[in-house]
Amino acid sequence: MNRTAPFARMNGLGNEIIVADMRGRADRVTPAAAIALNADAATKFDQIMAIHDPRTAGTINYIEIINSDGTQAQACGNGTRCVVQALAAETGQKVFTFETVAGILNAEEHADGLISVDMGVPRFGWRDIPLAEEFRDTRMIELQVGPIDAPVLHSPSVASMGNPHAIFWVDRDVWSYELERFGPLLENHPVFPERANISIAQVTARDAITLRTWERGAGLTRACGTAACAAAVCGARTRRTDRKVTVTVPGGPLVIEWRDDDHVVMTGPAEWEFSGSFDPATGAWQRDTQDVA
Ligand SMILES: N[C@@H](CCC[C@H](N)C(=O)O)C(=O)O
Repeated sequence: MNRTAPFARMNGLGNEIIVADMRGRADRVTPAAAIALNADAATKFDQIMAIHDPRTAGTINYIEIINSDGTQAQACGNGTRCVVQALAAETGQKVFTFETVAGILNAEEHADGLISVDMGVPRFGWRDIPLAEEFRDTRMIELQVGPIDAPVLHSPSVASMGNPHAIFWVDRDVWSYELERFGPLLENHPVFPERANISIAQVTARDAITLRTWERGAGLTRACGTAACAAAVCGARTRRTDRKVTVTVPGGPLVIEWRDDDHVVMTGPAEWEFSGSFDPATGAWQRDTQDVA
């Protein structure tokens, strides 16, 4: 086994992703390697998508998702599009079935380069999200939040897209809220025993939501695909929006459709930036020479 593994630095609407090729290897990307890569300005990232050999028949690869603080995530929409683009460029294949810790993901690269991922079925039960105590109606829960003064930031819709999300509906421009100040407080609120991704969402039309997200384990990001899916399903569930919406995040628009079969399909772009190789144990890395200008 080589000491180093290839990687591609990519982004999905500005969500910074490292796609690590761990196929044919027995080791994993360590939390220490993730933290070291994130500490370097050139490789700073929101998630690592580690592509492993398949574990289950009928899937192409097992994908492990690692946040920039070294913790594991169950789902990552923007990162999945990056994996699809990387593998489509390598193999010419257009349709993919992956396995993640949260289940099976089906994805497809379209002729125009956009990528759709079936993000699975949302869950709304308090144990599924999970919440620390019983809430019968998760379309809106009341939180005891001491240090946050804005009343709208006390009563989110909550959902699981494989990972936990809280969506705070606001009437004003999402940029007028200090997400960087209250995001970490809400991420770690005791009602979320596994922490949560925290988003503020403004509905601007029946088919349009503007969204900003403080990601669990990664902080402020320019895009969060699973948060866009969570906002779409919570918007439809609370009758704020239709079942197909454009969710505009700081990095650009994602189209989210909550289909009649209950699956949520996310469509958007992915972009390659540069390639290199890295040591999955330590995070020491170097850029591929053909990429160097
Ligand atoms: N950027 C992602 C979500 C990544 C996982 C999240 N931080 C978590 O820990 O749940 C996306 O595009 O969905």
